[in-house]
Amino acid sequence: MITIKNLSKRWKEFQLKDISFSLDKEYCIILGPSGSGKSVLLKCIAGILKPDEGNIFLEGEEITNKAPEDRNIGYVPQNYALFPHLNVYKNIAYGLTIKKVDKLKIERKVREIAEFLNIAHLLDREPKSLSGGEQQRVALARALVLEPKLLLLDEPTSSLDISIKEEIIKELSKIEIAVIHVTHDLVEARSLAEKLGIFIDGKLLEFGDKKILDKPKNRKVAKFLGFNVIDDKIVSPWDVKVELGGEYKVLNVLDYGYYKKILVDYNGTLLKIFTKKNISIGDKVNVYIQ
Ligand SMILES: Nc1ncnc2c1ncn2[C@@H]1O[C@H](COP(=O)(O)OP(=O)(O)OP(=O)(O)O)[C@@H](O)[C@H]1O
Repeated sequence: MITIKNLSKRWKEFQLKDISFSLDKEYCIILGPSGSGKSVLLKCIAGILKPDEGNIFLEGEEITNKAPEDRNIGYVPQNYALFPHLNVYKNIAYGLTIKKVDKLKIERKVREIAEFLNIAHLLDREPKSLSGGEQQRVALARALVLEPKLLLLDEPTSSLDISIKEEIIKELSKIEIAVIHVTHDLVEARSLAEKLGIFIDGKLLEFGDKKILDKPKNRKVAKFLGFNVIDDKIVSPWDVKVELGGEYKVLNVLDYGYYKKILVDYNGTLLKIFTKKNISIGDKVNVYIQ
């Protein structure tokens, strides 16, 4: 189990504020907009940044001041950080070699993890000859081969195209240790999260299961997730009914195939509505907030 207690990190322009949460052997997604402090949080947990306040415990042991390599935590940064001069095998084996693990054991473990992540055919290749998705798997293998108690993933699919992204998400869902995965991708959050935290302006505003995505309580979280906040009430875009022939003007329409997202000027507030009706930009509509 990982427990984060009152963690804070301050610079002049940004603060990570009093973060507390715990996690069992679960897949935790931390979702938040760009610049909200998600990477700073991971770096504090990995030991790359020193928090100003707070404590981090892993399986009951305090690790707040331990060196990154002594934490038993796997960390995959945003840019993967593969060693360019080492082939894939040596990249994956690196941590075990440093720990002076027996050569035969290293070989067995590297092959095992490479098979698990479908990269066994790439072991002789140089990182620069790999696609983004392949590099991502190598970075994951390099972290997982050390059998960490916790895996930290910083936006692991952000530079991948949709089909590769789906494959990586499938691989990630097979991992059976505690994972903290930060992202700003809602689809990824829905597919993977057993626990979910929403991070905005350096604060963990909501933490729980993924029901948060459908029923946020905090108004800032609701706005970030695309809900309407009308007179302090949080309203899903599905819960606003719309009819042609009213006083409110349709400012924009996004066609998602089986439904449309329309934006309506509702007395100066931009109202988001999901509808299957045939509505176009410039139409005048009536709205019914449920
Ligand atoms: N070493 C540092 N010194 C000063 N400010 C920093 C430092 N590292 C990060 N920050 C600031 O902390 C804030 C949060 O950065 P962070 O990288 O954690 O955001 P993020 O939520 O991961 O964003 P993204 O999704 O774009 O990666 C930013 O304003 C950043 O400039």
